[in-house]
Amino acid sequence: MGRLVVVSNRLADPRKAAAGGLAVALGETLKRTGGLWFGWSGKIVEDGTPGEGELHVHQAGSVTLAELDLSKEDHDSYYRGYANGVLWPVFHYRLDLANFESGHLGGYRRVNQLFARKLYPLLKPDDIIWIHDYHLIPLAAELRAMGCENRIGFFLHIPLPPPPILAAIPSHEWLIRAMFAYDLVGFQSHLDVQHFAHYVKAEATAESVGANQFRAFNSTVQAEAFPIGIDVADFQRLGRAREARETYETTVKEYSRRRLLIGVDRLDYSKGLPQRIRAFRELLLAYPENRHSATLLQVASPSREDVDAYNDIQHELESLCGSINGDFGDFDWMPIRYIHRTVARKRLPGLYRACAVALVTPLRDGMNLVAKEFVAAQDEEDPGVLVLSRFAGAAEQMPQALMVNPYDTHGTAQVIQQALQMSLGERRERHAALLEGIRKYDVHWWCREFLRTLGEAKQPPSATEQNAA
Ligand SMILES: O=P(O)(O)OC[C@H]1O[C@H](O[C@H]2O[C@H](CO)[C@@H](O)[C@H](O)[C@H]2O)[C@H](O)[C@@H](O)[C@@H]1O
Ligand SMILES: O=c1ccn([C@@H]2O[C@H](COP(=O)(O)OP(=O)(O)O)[C@@H](O)[C@H]2O)c(=O)[nH]1
Repeated sequence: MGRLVVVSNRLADPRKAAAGGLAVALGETLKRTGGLWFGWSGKIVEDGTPGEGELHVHQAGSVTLAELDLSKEDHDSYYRGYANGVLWPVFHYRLDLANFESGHLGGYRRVNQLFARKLYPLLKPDDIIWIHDYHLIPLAAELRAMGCENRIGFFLHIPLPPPPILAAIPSHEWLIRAMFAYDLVGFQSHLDVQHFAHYVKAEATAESVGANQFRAFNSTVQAEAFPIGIDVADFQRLGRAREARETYETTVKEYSRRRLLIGVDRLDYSKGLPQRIRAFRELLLAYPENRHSATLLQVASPSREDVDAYNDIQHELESLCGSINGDFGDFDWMPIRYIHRTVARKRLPGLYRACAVALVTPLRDGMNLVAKEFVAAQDEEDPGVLVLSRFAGAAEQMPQALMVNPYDTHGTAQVIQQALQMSLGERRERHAALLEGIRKYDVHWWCREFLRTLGEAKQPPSATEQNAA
């Protein structure tokens, strides 16, 4: 197999810990295979020229990092405006939060063209290119237009909504047409693949030309589900290290008289945080035996703070937590510990292990790696219980979790109560099945399966085929 070239908006030095599922998963993949990781450097040049950016190439162990600076204007329209102001809300089924009027599509296209221009000269003929996520959907089409004939795969880390929602995006035909420049398009769940199939048949009059293969715009693309996993062994190793053990011990000591529940999320409206907090309040109302005992530790890691909807959710959450602590809290017990910052990854296994229940209750989520990390961190002899939203991609793979509909406040409170009361035997049984699943379908399986399928996918379209399209 040729060299692996990974392209994503967010990249991180794979030798260091990163927050955010994509950076964590790709760092772990590339550390193993070596190769080139190309993406945004994280630097915004205040007075930079739109469509231009300096590229910094350096070695990080076995991985070459190629990091591109972006001008403020480009970053504003590509990342904040279009990727996170239009695509993120719509792909998470939130048309109400999408800002279609913003006119940021031009910046999105410009940055994708810039990525293609800077990446193309670094490519070798037998490189396998793997492009990630909604920021970079048109990148393969831009590379093909420059003559790139390498195999190119794309993986969408977020959900793909049903066709009527997708079709609300003014440029939806252009976006989906761009997906036909890939040889393989990967999704987190079978539901997402179904949505893709329905969309391309209805809106692009694509023909099915094989199992999960679609032909339109003079090109053929294969679409499959590759649910992303975690590196279970590595996460468990992290759990045995000093920082995690210290975190576990101090948490258990500090809360020795409490039953701990935990939530760890980026502060994002897709994560269902206000709904979760309301369900916790309902638990205290409907099952008063939990007062003075149940404590929810909610980590809300700051995210995309320059996008309006993210400020709104922060204020809503702060006011909800404050009112519950005010209404129910006492001198010796506060129901919610709200932590508005990123907790270092090395401390998370200890925190997860100290908790009886994890609340992973997004309104919509591509996968949710926290659900898998919580399971990996548990003591197999006395494991905690995972409460999981049916709307997380992880739900397809983790049926032994206690499933909830996060919109149903009372129903969620009932399930949390069930989790708090579950017998040791049932906890062990559910946990063992969950652990087996996340071990089998770990991040290495995800990477292997995607790259194997990409290697076997149809040959890339020739320049003539592309020009004819
Ligand atoms: O890069 P940011 O804007 O700071 O956001 C962090 C990442 O959030 C999203 O993560 C998704 O990927 C996870 C791994 O596949 C998945 O478990 C989760 O459900 C998704 O939300 C986003 O898709 C990434 O591009 C961001 O880097
Ligand atoms: O304070 C925090 C919050 C999150 N994370 C990590 O960020 C990732 C979040 O990934 P997930 O798939 O759950 O959601 P995303 O943020 O990518 O939407 C997980 O690996 C978490 O352990 C972290 O290290 N510290």
